[in-house]
Amino acid sequence: MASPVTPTPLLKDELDIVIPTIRNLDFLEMWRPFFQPYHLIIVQDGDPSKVIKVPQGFDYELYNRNDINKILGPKASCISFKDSACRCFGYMVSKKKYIFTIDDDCFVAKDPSGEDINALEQHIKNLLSPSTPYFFNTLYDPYREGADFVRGYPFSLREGVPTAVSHGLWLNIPDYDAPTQLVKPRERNTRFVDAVMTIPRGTLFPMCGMNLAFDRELIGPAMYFGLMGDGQPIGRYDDMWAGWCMKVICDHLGLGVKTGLPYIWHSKASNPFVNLKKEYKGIYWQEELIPFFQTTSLPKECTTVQSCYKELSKQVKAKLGKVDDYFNKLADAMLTWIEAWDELNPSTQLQNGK
Ligand SMILES: O=c1ccn([C@@H]2O[C@H](COP(=O)(O)OP(=O)(O)O[C@H]3O[C@@H](CO)[C@H](O)[C@H]3O)[C@@H](O)[C@H]2O)c(=O)[nH]1
Ligand SMILES: [Mn+2]
Repeated sequence: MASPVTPTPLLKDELDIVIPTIRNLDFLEMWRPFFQPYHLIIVQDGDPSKVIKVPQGFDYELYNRNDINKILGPKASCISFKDSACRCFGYMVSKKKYIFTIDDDCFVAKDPSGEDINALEQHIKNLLSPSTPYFFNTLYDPYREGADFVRGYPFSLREGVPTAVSHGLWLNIPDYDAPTQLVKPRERNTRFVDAVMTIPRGTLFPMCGMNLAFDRELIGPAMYFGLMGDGQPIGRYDDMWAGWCMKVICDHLGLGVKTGLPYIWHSKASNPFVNLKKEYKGIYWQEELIPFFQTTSLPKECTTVQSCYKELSKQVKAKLGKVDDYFNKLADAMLTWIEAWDELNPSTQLQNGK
């Protein structure tokens, strides 16, 4: 009797898993059944002389700060140090069409039936099916098994648009800001919501980087996680900045962003007092940043992600430079990022992100 053929994991040779880390990577043991077939890109932050142990049997490349400096030279200045923002270096050096990024304190969660959740498989499903940013489907993801477009949904919009980003969520430790963490230290997220939905066009959202996947060919150059951590006045806004820039560009290029399933189990609450020191400026700056992104418009001549991003950098400098000089530095770093991206990925000057 022939042994059952194990199905080839979806996108096995078209997806890299990017992990920012300052710790050992024992968490991979729990993910082994789901991650082992895929190539890992490990971005080691902090002291490059520290040896990061990677469990046996994983196919990976590891970059520390010395490697980043060697590969990018002076352009390495755009990659953050001592902040999880460093993960975006992994997006730049990858050669694959898709990226999944996960933190090293995120584990396999269980769904209400007690089954282990293959977060990577769900992200791939999200990315391979269209998004519906132009008209909200009240039964959520219409492309999902057992669902569809509801009555009154325009047939002219049912083809949907290509999905650029899949934003997953977290059981146990929720991704709260420091003030919320301080007032609710024991709060845990126990609510499993069985839904995936497209974030409507024109709507921003707080993108969390700990359980995130995206189509690198559609939107990769916009996934810059900014200047955070060492030497910078702000931290823990890396993923937020990337999410706002990305969403404005996705809306402009007609690409979709989804949020919801899959869940991971977030195990470690980072120190709220340390977090408060990192993020406090962001808490009041964002009251000006959000209106900036909500009112930003990109000219129709911007038909590639790179050209959109360069235009965005110009507007950041013109309109946010007066909020704080940091945004002048960030605008320059956005340009350096694109130059570095194009140097490492010469063939990705795509039209309309496609
Ligand atoms: O200096 C650092 C600190 C951490 N890392 C790696 O980044 C991720 C996240 O670290 P951690 O789980 O300790 O922090 P959280 O507060 O839970 O992270 C969430 O907050 C967001 C703000 O950055 C972030 O997007 C979320 O991930 C781990 O893999 C650490 O090893 C690092 O590289 N450098
Ligand atoms: Mn964490």
